[in-house]
Order: sequence, then structure tokens, then C-alpha cells
Amino acid sequence: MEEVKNGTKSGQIFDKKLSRREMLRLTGASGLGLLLGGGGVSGILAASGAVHPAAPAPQASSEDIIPFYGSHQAGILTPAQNFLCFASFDLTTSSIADVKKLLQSWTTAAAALTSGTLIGNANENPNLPPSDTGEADGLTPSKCTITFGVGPSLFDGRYGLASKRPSTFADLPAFAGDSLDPQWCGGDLCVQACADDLQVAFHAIRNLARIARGTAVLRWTQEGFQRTGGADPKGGTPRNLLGFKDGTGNPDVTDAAEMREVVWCGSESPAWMNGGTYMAVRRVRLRIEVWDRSSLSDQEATFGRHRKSGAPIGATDEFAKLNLDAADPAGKPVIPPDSHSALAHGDGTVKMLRRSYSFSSGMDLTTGQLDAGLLFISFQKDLVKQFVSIQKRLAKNDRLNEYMVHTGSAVFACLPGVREGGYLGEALLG
Ligand SMILES: C=CC1=C(C)c2cc3[nH]c(cc4nc(cc5[nH]c(cc1n2)c(C)c5CCC(=O)O)C(CCC(=O)O)=C4C)c(C)c3C=C
Ligand SMILES: [Fe+2]
Repeated sequence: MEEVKNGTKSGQIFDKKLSRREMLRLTGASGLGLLLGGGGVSGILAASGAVHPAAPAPQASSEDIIPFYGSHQAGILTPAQNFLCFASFDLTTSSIADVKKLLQSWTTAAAALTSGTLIGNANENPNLPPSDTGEADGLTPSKCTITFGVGPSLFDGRYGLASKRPSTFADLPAFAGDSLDPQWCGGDLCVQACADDLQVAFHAIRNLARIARGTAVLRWTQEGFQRTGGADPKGGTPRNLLGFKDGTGNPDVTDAAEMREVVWCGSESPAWMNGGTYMAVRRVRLRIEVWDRSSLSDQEATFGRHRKSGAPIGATDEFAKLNLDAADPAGKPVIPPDSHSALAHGDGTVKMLRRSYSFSSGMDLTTGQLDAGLLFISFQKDLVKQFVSIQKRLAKNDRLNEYMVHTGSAVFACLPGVREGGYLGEALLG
């Protein structure tokens, strides 16, 4: 391993054909098995920090590239791309140095993946497993963003980080009606890869998991989708699987002051989270078979909005303000107080930025029903004041509860953005 880290020998690996004997000598006694079985060449490259972008894909144009480096991570305010591949990881190492090395390697790899270049420089050598798995070779970057977070469990006793955990950063409390399956919960690290092409997003997760071998393993994954830009060239608010426009009431991501108020952590947070944000993830299965049998007026009363326009009940403009005081001549509220929008809105002072994706993961073999729903993702600067307070209200009274069940839950601290030459989590682990 050491030999590979040092310049000349790694140069030999990449430039010259190696005999089997040379290969064994280079990789040490158990080396080749280790190389191929755990992490392969990209694992070695990752461990040595030698993951370098190759030549850009010829078709890549600037509109296809969302810059990876910046003061905040991409994939948070970025308008949601067509596809999502989400992965939660468990660390298997007991060494904080390994965690740091992994985040350094992920940083270099993510910069390559989001610019549409191959990972590593062992993609031509017939004697080595390629350092990039290749399925995105020649594809455009497709607006790929890769957003990284760390879970509360990173701050348990394993890495000496307990004193750095912000007091409000903990697993979410149990909510009424939760039916969580541990298979869809938690994680030490998360990676949210979004792109306008599913193969590009999948490629990102696959290669980051490959690089992590020996240090972290996948805990759970979920793919997601929304309507594509091709199917909706005007880019209206996407509809969820219940047929309703979802995202209308989001705060304006172009309003920097509002984003500082709602999303970005500032000086009130520990320095390592300055410019970061907290992510809440809930895997929500929708009872679509039940929903499909309910009347349009029941459906609209459930959301407090019209299905066709997305406007609040009683209004015609999708973006009209929710008037929760409006009443009909008999004094009955026009928007049901237990509708999803009314409860989520509350008095309008507590907001979050939602960036969810629909999912369809085959069927439940025991019931014959679709395992489909919403991978709810929200970003906020304070999980307790924002996500928890809204979800408590919803869990208790939301009309939508009849049609959904929360089966997975996780929270992550999405690290601040990375400057060129820096790495993810530098302020936490540096
Ligand atoms: C705790 C936060 C929320 C969860 C969980 C949640 C689940 C969930 N939501 C929909 C569909 C819609 N949500 C809508 C609005 C809305 N939802 C939340 C929060 C949670 N939703 C908020 C804060 C808001 C905005 C309220 C406001 O101030 O106006 C809407 C209406 C359109 C819109 O504003 O986006 C829909 C539709 C589903 C299907 C779901 C779980 C599966
Ligand atoms: Fe909602």
C-alpha cells in the first residue's frame, strides 16, 4: 500500500504494463486480493488521495455542469434535477484518520463526477481494474450534484468527536403514527446524488461506495424521480404520485436573506457547520390504492389545494397566499384546518426548504400493493425548531395521514461547501 502512495511506483502502475510478479510485489503479500476484493484500484487511489479527473467528456457544456466548489454545497438550493440516488453509509473503521482520508477522496472524486470526467487515471491500462466503473463515460455531467452529510452517530464515542456535536443535532423523536423500519433509518454519512440522467446519478453513488470500501459500507439506498425536463419543458411545479403539485409553498431560493433565515447555518452554529445546513429525510410510503378510490373533493380537502392548478382552495393562482381565515357563508373555513397545507403552514413563521423525490420500489409481495411514495427531503438550519415542530403537528392531525406511512427516517448535517484545494468536513476533522 505504502509503495503505491509514493510517486514513482504509482507512475509505473499507470504508465507501464506490469508483469504478474511486479504486480504482486507492488501490492504486497495479500495485496492483489485486497486490491481487487476490497475497493479495487479506486480504493487504493482513494486511500492515497490520488483520484484525479481525466479529460472532460467531449459533449460537456457549461449548462450541464453545476460547480462542485463553493461556499455552500450544491444540491440544496439547486433546482431539483430529474433523478436522485440517495445513499446512507455506516463507517466500519475505528480511525478518525480514515474518516478524514475518505472525505478527502470523496471530495476529489465528486469534483470529477460532477464535471463529467472519469475518476482516476487507470482507465486505459489493460492490466488493472479501471479506476472508474465506466458507465458514465462519454455522458454529459447532466447537472450532477453530489451533496454530503454526516449523521448524529458520527459524534458517538468512536472518533472523539462527541464534544463537537451541536446539542440539537440528534435522531428525530418518535412521531405519532410512525412505522419505521430500521432498514430505512440512520447512517453515519450520507450522499445525495442528483442528475438529469439516472445512470449518471447511479454512477456517482456506485463509485463513491467503491472508494469507501474498507472504511464505510452502504446502509440503505433509495432512488427517486420526478417528471423530466423533456416532459415538462416549461418547468412547472412537479406533481407527486398523488397527482398534486408539490413544492409551491417553498421559500424563494433566489432570496439570499430568506435562505440565511431558513436554510444556512451561520455564526450561531459551531464553526464546522457555518455555511452548512441540516437535512431531514423521511421515506414515506403512500397508500396510493386507497387514495385512488377517494373523491376529488376529498383529495383537495386533504391538501387544502386544488389538484389542477395547485392553488389554495378558493383561489385560482397556484402561488396565492394561503388564507386560513377565509370562511364560507356558513362560517366554515374554506381551507380545512386539518388539511396538509394548513397544518404545515401554521402561522407561516416556521419554514423549511423541501427537495423531495417520488420513488417506486417494486411491490409489497405480501399485499400486492405498490411500494411507492415520497422520499421527503428538507433542508433547514435548525431541525428541532423547523422540521420537528411542523412534523409534530402533521403527525397528530394531518388528513394526509390516512394515505401515508413513514417507514424511514434520518437526519444529516450537510457540511459547508468546499473551496478548491480543500476537502469536505475540513473544519470538523482538520
Ligand atoms: C414535516 C414536514 C413535512 C412532511 C413530512 C411532508 C410530507 C408530505 N408532503 C406532501 C405533499 C405536499 N406538501 C405540501 C406542502 C407542505 N408540506 C410541508 C411539510 C411537510 N410535508 C410544508 C412546510 C409545506 C408548505 C406549507 C406552506 O407553507 O404552504 C403540499 C402543497 C403544495 C406545496 O406547498 O408544496 C403538498 C402537495 C406529501 C405527499 C408528503 C408525504 C408523503
Ligand atoms: Fe408536505
